[in-house]
Parts: sequence; C-alpha cells; structure tokens
Amino acid sequence: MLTVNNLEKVYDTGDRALDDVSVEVSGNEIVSIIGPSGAGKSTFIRCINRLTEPTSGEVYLDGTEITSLSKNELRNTRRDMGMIFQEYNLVERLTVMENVLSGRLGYVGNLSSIRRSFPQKDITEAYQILDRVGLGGLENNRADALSGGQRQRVGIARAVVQRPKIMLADEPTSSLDPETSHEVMELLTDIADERDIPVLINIHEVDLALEYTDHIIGLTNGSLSFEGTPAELDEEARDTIYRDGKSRTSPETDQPTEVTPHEST
Ligand SMILES: Nc1ncnc2c1ncn2[C@@H]1O[C@H](COP(=O)(O)OP(=O)(O)OP(=O)(O)O)[C@@H](O)[C@H]1O
Repeated sequence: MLTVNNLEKVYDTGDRALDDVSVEVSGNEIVSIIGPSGAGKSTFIRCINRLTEPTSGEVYLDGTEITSLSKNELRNTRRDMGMIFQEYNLVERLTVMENVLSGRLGYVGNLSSIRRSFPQKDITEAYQILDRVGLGGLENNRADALSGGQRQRVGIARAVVQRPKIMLADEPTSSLDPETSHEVMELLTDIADERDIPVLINIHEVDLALEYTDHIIGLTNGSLSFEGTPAELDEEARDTIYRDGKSRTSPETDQPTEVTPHEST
C-alpha cells in the first residue's frame, strides 16, 4: 500500500510543483496520473522514490516512511520501487541482459556490483523475465540495437527483476508510437496483475489512461483536481483538470499539442 500525505514540492526556482497532494494506492491497482503540461505529474512520481526530494509531506510504502529515510536507508528501500522512464535510461553499450541485471545491483555487495557479477538465481530469473516481456533470444543484443518498444520492455524487465513492491512509470509511452504504446500498457497491467503490485503511471494520453487503468488521479497546477475511476472521468471532470488551458493533451482529442522537454531535478 502506498500512502501519500500532504505532499508539497517547491523547486529552488520558487516553482510550486506540488501543493498538498494526498492519495492512497493499494493492491494491484493501475493508477494513472493525468493533467496538463507542468501540472506536476512527473514531480509527483519522482517524489515517491525521492529522485526529487519533496519539500514537505509524507510518503509511506507498506508502512515504511520513505520521506524520513536517511540516504543509506533510502538506497535499500529504492529496491522496492521499480522505476520505468520515458527515455528508458538504459546503458546503450551494454547488452539487454546486462541492463536487466542492473536492476539487481542494489542487492549484491559492493565488489560484486563493481564486477557486475550476479548470483545464478538472478541470471535465471532475468532470463525468465526477458521471456515474459517478449525479448527471449535478445539477451546478448546491445541496447543501442533495439527499437523503442524493445528498449521499454528492457526497462520494464529491469524494474521487475528488482522484485519491487510498486512500479513507478514516468511517461512510459511518450516516446512510442500508438501501437507500441498499447503493447507497453498491456504489459504493465498484466505484470501488475501477475506480481500483485500496484503501478503508478504518469501518462499524457487520456485514452490510454481510460483503457488500461483502474484509478485516475488528475493534477492541475500541482494540486489534486480529480480522483476517481475511468467511468467518473466525465466531460466536467476533464474540464476541471485541463481548465487552465496549458494542456499539451487536448481533452477532446487526446492528441499531443505541444511538447516540453523534461527537466531534471
Ligand atoms: N528541476 C526543476 N527546477 C525547477 N522547476 C521545475 C523543475 N522540474 C519541474 N519544474 C517545474 O515544476 C512544475 C511541474 O513540472 P513537472 O515536470 O512535474 O510537470 P508535468 O506535469 O510532469 O509536466 P509535463 O507533462 O510537461 O512533463 C513546472 O512548473 C515545471 O516547470
């Protein structure tokens, strides 16, 4: 269970990206975070595993308060949170298998980590997961030889091999064509079901959120502007979420209208 209480993020620039956001996510729910460009979706996802440090508020994962952990404690607890990125974050010159096994780096000792040597059971599991995500046989291919959809599958496999308690996906489909986006969403939802873990997805495409997720969170100017099921996301709710007109996803067409590059923390 993920519990977020009164999360607030004010960047050094003074930008208030999150303002008093509280949500709960449980079971194997697929939760999408939607909202206009700059609404704080990415900041929200990244504050959960503290890739971005929240300014105030609390995040609990299965009773552990993530927000109060020391850096060392956080390193261990991050193993419980698989992260999937828009631009995949693979090491391009490494093989598919090496990239997937990097999801186990947090579990091996320092020396093994430097040597990148992993227990046989991790390697066996990585093969199984690669098969599961449809990349069986490509273990020795270099990441830079893969298509976008294949890269995202490696990113998903790397997150799954961590045996996480939750998966966080920051715009996992934004760099993919529509057909591949559907495949990736289907894979994420199937894995959540099989592993019995929740998945939190920052997603621009409202049609994908409606089709694949159980629970929708709308953010507008850093505040929670909607929370409900896909059926509850009616025209009025969409207007509320996208009311400030900054949307890069038009609620009528669900088509991207403007692209803002991602800023790092
Ligand atoms: N590193 C940063 N430094 C300062 N301000 C930032 C930083 N990252 C994000 N912001 C600001 O915080 C607000 C929320 O940004 P965030 O990227 O979380 O929104 P988003 O909803 O994910 O947007 P998009 O859909 O365009 O990716 C924006 O006003 C943005 O300019």
